[in-house]
Amino acid sequence: MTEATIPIPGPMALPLIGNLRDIDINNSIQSFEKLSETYGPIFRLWLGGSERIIICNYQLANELYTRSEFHKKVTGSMENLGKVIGKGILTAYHGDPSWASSRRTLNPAFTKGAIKEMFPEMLDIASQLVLKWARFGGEESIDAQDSFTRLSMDTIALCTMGTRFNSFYRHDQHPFVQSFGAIFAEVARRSNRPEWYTAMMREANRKHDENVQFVQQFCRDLVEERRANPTAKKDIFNGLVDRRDPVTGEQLPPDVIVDNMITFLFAGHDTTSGLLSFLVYYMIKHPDARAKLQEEVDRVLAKQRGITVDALNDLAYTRACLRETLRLEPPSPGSVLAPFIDENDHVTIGGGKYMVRGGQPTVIVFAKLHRDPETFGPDANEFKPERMSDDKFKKLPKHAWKAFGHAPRNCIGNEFAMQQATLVAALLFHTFNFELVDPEYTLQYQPSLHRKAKDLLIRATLRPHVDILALQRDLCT
Ligand code: HEM
Repeated sequence: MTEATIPIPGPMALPLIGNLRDIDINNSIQSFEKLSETYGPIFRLWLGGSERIIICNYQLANELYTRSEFHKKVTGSMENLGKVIGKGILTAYHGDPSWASSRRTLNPAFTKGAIKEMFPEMLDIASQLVLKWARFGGEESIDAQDSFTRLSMDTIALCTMGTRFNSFYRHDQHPFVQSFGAIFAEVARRSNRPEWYTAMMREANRKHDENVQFVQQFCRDLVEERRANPTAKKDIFNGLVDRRDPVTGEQLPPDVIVDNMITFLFAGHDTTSGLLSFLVYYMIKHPDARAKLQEEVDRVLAKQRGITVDALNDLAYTRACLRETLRLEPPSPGSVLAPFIDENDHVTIGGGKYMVRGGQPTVIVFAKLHRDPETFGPDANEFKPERMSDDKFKKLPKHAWKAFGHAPRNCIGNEFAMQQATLVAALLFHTFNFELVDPEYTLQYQPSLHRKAKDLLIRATLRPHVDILALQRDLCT
């Protein structure tokens, strides 16, 4: 430490286990949020064998996002993920030329124009959910997070893998989905415990390897099938299989294709399903906002004679509600950055107050960044979609809202997620009124690498203007 800096506060770390006892290993981000109440906007924790700095306000986050030494650091849960999907773009190390080539190759498949082409597939899966809930009737208790997970899994699988899991037609899960879920639950568990502890868990490790092999082989078979039966579809799967890097002229290698198929499912399904679950929750808790959203959706759908891809552009208030939900409940919980300088060197942050060593991970907690009263005002904790209108959203201070991450490692699926979420929100709020099964329920979170609602049980009642047979006809033609 140099003389000018001051120590970064934090709970005392114990030998071998560091700060393992200070956090819930199933929900570390929430633990970070709680610890910031004691230690303030910056504190340090020893986890998984290294010291991490946790950042919880706008001022410090903005500094890190702006400084040229700081880049995405793949460590902790991301590094463990990388052991499964290491050739996918999410877990690529900073400076990896394979990441740059993959992004150049894949970016065109994720533009707004390209995503519009996948509207029919998105509508197909969304209709399955809407019709299922319509047939249930208003008495059924629905686990919102579970339903939206089925929806987002099936949508991404159809658009990026060309396959159907048919999750709305089965009680259990497709074998791929079962293995997939088990892999990422194990990755989450491994992320905050020391490697020696994981190494001792032989049976869990054997099962994990078996699941990884199964999931990879499943994807390889799909690629072979698409290559044997090419289609002119403008979906992301064809982007993966066919597109060439505009600089090198090369197609993506087979293992890069497979790891990105798994990556898209991992990065896209819990995030989108989290967003939709949280949206429904906030709409139930805020009847004024819900009434405005329903008025907008009813008006636009009446004008466009149903749901079309162009109708989505006119849903400005719905978009604002989605952005405000992402502000308060960011499904992807944070950025991990580090100064890419010599490991024996250091930089200072916070006006020279705090020292960060070369390579030291700093975790920016979105849920705290997004609720900083300095940027969002004294009502930062309140749900107010008006502050996220198209106009106001553009004028937000730079780096104040990072729900889709930070360029160049920002979310490639941003347009995909927003188109899907807007479509689903429009269909749901046009068709149903929602209520909580337990009116006293307040948000709880599932143990997961992403932020997901726990025990969010809802009832969906058809709105008075909806006739179920007409709905069926409209959605199925
Ligand atoms: C509401 C939904 C979503 C949210 C909130 C979200 C959020 C994010 C965030 C914050 C990052 C940066 C992660 C980091 O810094 O390490 C990211 C990266 C990524 N996301 Fe998303 N995401 C969503 C949906 C999707 C979807 C639908 C897909 C794919 C179909 C997707 C694919 C990816 C990929 C591949 C990356 C890594 C990009 C790179 O490093 O080059 N995401 N996402």
